[in-house]
Amino acid sequence: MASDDSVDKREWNLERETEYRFELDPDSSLAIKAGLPNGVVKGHAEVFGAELAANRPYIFGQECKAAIYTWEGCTIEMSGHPSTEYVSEETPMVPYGNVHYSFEKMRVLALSQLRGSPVPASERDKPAEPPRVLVVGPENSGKTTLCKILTNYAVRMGQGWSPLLVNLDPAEGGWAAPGAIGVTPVHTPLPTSTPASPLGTAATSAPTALSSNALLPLAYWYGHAETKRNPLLMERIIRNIGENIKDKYQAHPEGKDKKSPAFQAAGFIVDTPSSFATGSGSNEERQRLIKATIDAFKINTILVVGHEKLNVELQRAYGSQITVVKVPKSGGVVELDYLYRERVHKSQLHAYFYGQVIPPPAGITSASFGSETLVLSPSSSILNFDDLSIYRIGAESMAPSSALPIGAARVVSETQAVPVDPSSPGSGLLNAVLAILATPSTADDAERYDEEILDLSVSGFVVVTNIDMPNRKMTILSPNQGSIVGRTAVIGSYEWQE
Ligand SMILES: Nc1ncnc2c1ncn2[C@@H]1O[C@H](COP(=O)(O)OP(=O)(O)OP(=O)(O)O)[C@@H](O)[C@H]1O
Repeated sequence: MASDDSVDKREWNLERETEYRFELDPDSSLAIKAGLPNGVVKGHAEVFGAELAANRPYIFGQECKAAIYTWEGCTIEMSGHPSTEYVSEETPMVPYGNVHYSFEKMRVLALSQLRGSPVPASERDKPAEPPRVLVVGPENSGKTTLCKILTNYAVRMGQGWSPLLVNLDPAEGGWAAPGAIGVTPVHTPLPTSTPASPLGTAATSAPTALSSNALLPLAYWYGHAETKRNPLLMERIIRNIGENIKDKYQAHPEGKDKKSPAFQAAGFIVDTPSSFATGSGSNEERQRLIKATIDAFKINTILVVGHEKLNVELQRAYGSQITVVKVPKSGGVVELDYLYRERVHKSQLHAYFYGQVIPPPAGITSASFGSETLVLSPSSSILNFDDLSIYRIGAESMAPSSALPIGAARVVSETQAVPVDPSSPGSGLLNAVLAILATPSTADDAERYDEEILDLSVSGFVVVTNIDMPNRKMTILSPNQGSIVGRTAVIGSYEWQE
């Protein structure tokens, strides 16, 4: 990495257990280097649990809001000017670190049991379970950041842990398009550079050298930003993810595809949308979703981020079987408004097809910043209307059942797959994001069932960029050249904007 010494650089000394917080404007970027410019490293720094290698500039862009924390104190050097920056001495990192160490203890005990190694006498009566953690809290409480910190700390322990990170927030846009939820094993610390990839980057059509740190998620398409839009579908997908974790990643104790004990002992961390805590949907729906998640992932620890009432509610409901712990909210968490979230969704979709390039601040001249820069080449192809089977789950705008007039029955159920006809002027297909479903594992028609569409994971996303009614053709933007003729696609409520 080359840099020009004449450019504007600033050096900040961070005391131990403090953090430098920053917020970037839309067109600005920031490079941060931990360690002194003369190459003398002083102290270590981390961004949301991922350690910064000494003397390597890390680039942040696209309205990123983040913090560089140091346990022991360090010097950081910045190029670029955030719109907001300050150092805080009050952070919740010590309690977060304590939570991490208690999970670490659980992992070590679970591993000992899996390997049949001796366990200390004081621990013998306790169930040796890996941490299976549910993180809940209101909007902008720092749930995703906490999940990231805990995942990164686990990965950094050098024990070979690859915890499963589950993203149940459809508005998060983690790994796939916004509207998708899913799970991935995490092998290396998750970087932070833009809000377009809040939970790291999934493997793409990029050359493997560029995506060697990429994640291989199992994604499902919910299709909307808010859980209240179709809570029944959400619940079904949550249960599907829980089921598929067992098949795809977890132990088959006697089977030949048995996963390593360290993999099994790492456990999982489940990030949730704020509607699980304080949603504008009904209280009953909210509780059903929490219950579905606890069942699906066999949750044994709930972390409630900064919400007393929710903590009490969950203690009462689950405290006898599950450890419920209230953890503080960080004062650094930024209130993200609706327009900001819209911009992030747009850049996430754009990054899915075209990759992302963060222009470095003046003076940082290297062409490559590792995972921060990735250029992809999507392909555009023309398909006949009949080449794809397209469905919408439930009616287009689904009022909750509770809002229907008394005695009125739904004509289309919330989880019914309704065919979408591209030749209908009101199809809503133009500019729609479509999830291409994975091919069913069985070709045997006898094993197929009506609601199969709800249970299939996603193999990728495409966008309908043009509809040619007279010729019954549509133009499809897809991330690679692979044919999707004959596949099944599902539309949600996300639209592509250039
Ligand atoms: N200590 C911090 N310093 C600066 N920015 C932070 C800090 N912690 C979190 N943030 C930023 O605050 C924003 C909100 O945090 P986060 O996404 O973790 O909250 P959340 O509770 O998951 O949000 P949501 O309402 O979407 O569920 C993010 O942009 C994140 O990067």
